Amino acid sequence: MGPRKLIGVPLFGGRGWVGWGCGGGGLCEMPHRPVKVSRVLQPGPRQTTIGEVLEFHEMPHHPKEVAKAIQPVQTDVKLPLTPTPSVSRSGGRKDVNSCRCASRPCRGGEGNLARNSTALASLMAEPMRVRLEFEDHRRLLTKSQRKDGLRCCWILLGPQLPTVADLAAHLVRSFALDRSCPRGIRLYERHPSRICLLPIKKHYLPVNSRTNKRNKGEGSCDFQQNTTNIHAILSEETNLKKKEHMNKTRLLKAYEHAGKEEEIEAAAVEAPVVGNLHQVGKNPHLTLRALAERHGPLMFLQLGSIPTVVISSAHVAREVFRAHDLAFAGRPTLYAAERLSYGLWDVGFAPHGEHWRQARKVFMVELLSAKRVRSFRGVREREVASLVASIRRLAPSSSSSPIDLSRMVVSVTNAVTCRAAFGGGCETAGSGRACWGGFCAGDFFPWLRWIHALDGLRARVERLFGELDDIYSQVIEEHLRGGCTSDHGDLVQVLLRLREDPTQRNTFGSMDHIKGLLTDIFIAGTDTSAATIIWTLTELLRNPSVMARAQKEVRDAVGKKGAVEETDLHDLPFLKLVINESLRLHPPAPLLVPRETTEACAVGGYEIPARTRVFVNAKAIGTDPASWSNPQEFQPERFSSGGDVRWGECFEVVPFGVGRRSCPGINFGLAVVELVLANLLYCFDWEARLGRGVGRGGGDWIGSA
Ligand code: HEM
Repeated sequence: MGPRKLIGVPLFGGRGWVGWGCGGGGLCEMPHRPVKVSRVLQPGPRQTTIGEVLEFHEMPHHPKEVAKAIQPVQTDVKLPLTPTPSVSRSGGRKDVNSCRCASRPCRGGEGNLARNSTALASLMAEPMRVRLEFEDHRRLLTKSQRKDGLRCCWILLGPQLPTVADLAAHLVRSFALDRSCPRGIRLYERHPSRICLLPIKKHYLPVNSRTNKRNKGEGSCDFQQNTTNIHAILSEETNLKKKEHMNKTRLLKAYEHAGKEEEIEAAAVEAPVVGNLHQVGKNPHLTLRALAERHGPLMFLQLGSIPTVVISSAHVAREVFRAHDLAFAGRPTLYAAERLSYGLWDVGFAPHGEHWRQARKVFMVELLSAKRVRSFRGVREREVASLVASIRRLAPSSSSSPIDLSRMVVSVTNAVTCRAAFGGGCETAGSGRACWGGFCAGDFFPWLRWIHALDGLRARVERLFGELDDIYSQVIEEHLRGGCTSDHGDLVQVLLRLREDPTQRNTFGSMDHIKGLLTDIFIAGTDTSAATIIWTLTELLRNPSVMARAQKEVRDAVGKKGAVEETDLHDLPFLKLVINESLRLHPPAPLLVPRETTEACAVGGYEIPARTRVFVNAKAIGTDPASWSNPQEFQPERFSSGGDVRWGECFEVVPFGVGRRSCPGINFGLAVVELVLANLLYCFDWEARLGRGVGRGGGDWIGSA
């Protein structure tokens, strides 16, 4: 039989998904206070960090106090620095062994300067910034410095300060600390941290003559060096305030000064009431990525009435989810999600707590564990075979009329998930998905939810809810009647069994609890896998050489068997790289599923209050030039060196999310994706239809078998 032509229309026309209930916005006034975090960064257009942190501490007298002082920075705190020369008033050095400075008795008394024998020079091939925090400044700073409100500042390190001891000496001179700490100060090294900061130019300030004169008078500050001092900070503050006043921009604050909020970064204009919501546009993940390129990978936004944080780089994600996974494990209550999950009785949108824990455990054990996923092999192979058969049927060799491949792929992922979870197939209300994705006014103005009665959203959500409820009722009824066709016991059977268990009453006690969980199957498990398949095919069409290599691999491995079976997938390492690369470039949920902080925590020097909404921009992280070379290029080989990607733990590519709320369905989803793609590549040849772009703007596909 000659090659048969078939045409499919990419599902998303080249545009990524908006994600579940995601939204965006512009920058707004930052509602957070800086906290005690100090760090060293390399400057540069993208603010890469070197993970080195220095903290400027006063040194208490008593050993117990020392322990207390270092406790908050525990883990790998290395008490710094070996005995060192101290700094005399004039800046000269003499050796001492122990630091006693900066606490009360050291004022005019004992003190020393700790010295790090490790040269900073290697870290300072380029200038770096250090954030200094003046703790207990009553004892450390002079009266006038306190009055001026010095608490923290930035300092620029350069080759003129090759060691930590030199830095400490420099600080003593710059801030006239030799009066209060005649024997110097000690600097503490803190555990590595990755914190995003704004470009260095914002902090690199010329010293004005007034400042210069005043400090020269004190005979202690070296203004010829690239350092920022308190007076420079003050002048920056004044300049920025003027700037803010003039252009009416909202500014992010970078440091605290005398208890007032300071600003360092001009951002988008915020409108009354809506904040910056109107600036988000149709593709929030792209808008937010563009904003992050300008304003840094940790942004604070006001989206309607919701304070929001957006994380857009791997190093910020790492800091957030390594140190504060629990605090970021909440989910906001979104309008459509609340209704469709029967009042948040699901896993995906449930607030973090006991119900979520129990329900997720059942999901994992009964449906999504590696063993269970393997047991559904037959289901997958049957459904994929039927997909291939229907493509062949719909696209006879002579025909060039388009077929809706996207719909067929959604249908196959849906069928696999339903058979595994319910023991039978069922058609979902695909049209209703529009209510779930995207964002709606009620999610950003909770007091405005009534408006969805007028704009039609409530009706759409209710219609979808009704359709899903009918399916669930039918499935549950069948199971109660004992008419379930599943050979291995499905999720619904397990949930019904748990319903009878008095100890599980709170989690699975009512039908609504069970139906809420089933919603996750439709919402989380179907479209995501389908999107991955469609995007991968789209990228293969855009990159014919990659397509050729992937096809050769699969055809060589499978030979003349006629179809790819799951056992063949082990021999397709390149296909796996292709899928990884596709997930990097096109995460199906580009802003993941929104999170909400459950408690206040500090990230990157800022305090993030409880109940702040959090978006992790997976699209921005996956295309961040700081993590990826040629990030927009489709290069599957880039994944070949690091072994298998540990999804959920790798911060450079996060299509399945990160931390404790990351996707539990990775094995399940990827098993379908791999099998479908392998078969589509094995059974058909694909090429872009002439004259039509592929992906962007919606190109057609032509395949031949
Ligand atoms: C390629 C396929 C898939 C992708 C790309 C994907 C992606 C995601 C993402 C981004 C999240 C949010 C993670 C976060 O907030 O950090 C998520 C959560 C979730 N996914 Fe998936 N998913 C896929 C397949 C599946 C499948 C097949 C199932 C189940 C049948 C599933 C069930 C869930 C559930 C229940 C959650 C909520 C987890 C929680 O909040 O604790 N996913 N998924």
